[in-house]
Amino acid sequence: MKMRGGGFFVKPLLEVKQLSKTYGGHHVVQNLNMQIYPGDIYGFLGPNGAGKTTTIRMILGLVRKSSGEILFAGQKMELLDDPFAQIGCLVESPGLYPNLTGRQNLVLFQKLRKQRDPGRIEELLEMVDLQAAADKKVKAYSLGMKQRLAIAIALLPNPRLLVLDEPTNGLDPAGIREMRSFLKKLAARGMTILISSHLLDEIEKVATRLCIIHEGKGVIEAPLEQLLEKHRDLKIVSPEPEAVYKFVTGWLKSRGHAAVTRLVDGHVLIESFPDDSAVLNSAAVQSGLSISELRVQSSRLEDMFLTITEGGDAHVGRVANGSL
Ligand SMILES: Nc1ncnc2c1ncn2[C@@H]1O[C@H](COP(=O)(O)OP(=O)(O)OP(=O)(O)O)[C@@H](O)[C@H]1O
Repeated sequence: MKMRGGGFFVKPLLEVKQLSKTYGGHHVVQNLNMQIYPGDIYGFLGPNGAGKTTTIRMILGLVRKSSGEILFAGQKMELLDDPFAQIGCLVESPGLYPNLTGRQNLVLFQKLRKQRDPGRIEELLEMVDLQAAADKKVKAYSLGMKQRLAIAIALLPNPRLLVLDEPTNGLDPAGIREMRSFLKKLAARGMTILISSHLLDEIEKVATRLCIIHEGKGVIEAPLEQLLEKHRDLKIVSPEPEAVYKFVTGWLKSRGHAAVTRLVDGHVLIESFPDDSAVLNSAAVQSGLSISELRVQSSRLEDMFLTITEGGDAHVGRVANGSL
């Protein structure tokens, strides 16, 4: 549970506890924990083969878990009456009818759910930005449009959670941008979204919370803002870098910080800067130092992820201990 602004506790909409999957003695997912809160765009990140699809399939009940628990709104997933009414998903390439239009596809899938609600279809077409193309045959759609139509179909029963497994795979940069803005729009309307990807960059731009999985194990699970905050370096450019370096080291120490400060290419870099850069700036200027630029850089999250995806196991251990 976590505290929200007003001081009340919010329970996760989806909670994965110590989830494991073994195939023939091989641990594909091991003791994984995830907490997805209402309104989150939850980024589930990991390199190819890390265990993302297996985890998602276990969440959806498409693959039997070896052990652990999956709770949806506090209830065991296996006890839910109609999981696909609560959780919309796009897990494989969508099974659309290419010779029907987008609207006709939606009508058909609505009928399969024994429903008839033309208003809902219009609402969904608008939500996924397909109004203008609604009467075009699906075979003329771009991959991104097909993905969005498949998402509209998944949203037909008005689920509380939308699960997307690598939805941008195969999309061109414009398609990726469209998908991103579409996900933000959905989240703004109150949808909770779980999205998997092997690209940090893609997730970093939309996610509110992040889980990184590597070789089946959860390496990190936290709000994105908290991770970025933790990995924010401060770069200080000055005509007198040695003097600034000396000042900064003393200033950090006097304020009780153990941050690492380095002189790199003629500027000063403070790793995981733990304080207020404006306060540091004014203290330096008051000490008679000249500062020409102070810039916060949050590239270490990317460094960390790249190290993980490139197989830097030592680094993974460091992340797991929360000491990044
Ligand atoms: N049915 C299965 N039988 C045996 N091994 C499997 C099975 N399904 C998946 N695996 C193995 O589990 C590991 C994780 O696969 P998974 O597809 O979950 O990873 P992923 O993170 O989704 O990667 P990708 O993005 O490449 O799909 C891989 O080593 C894969 O070979």
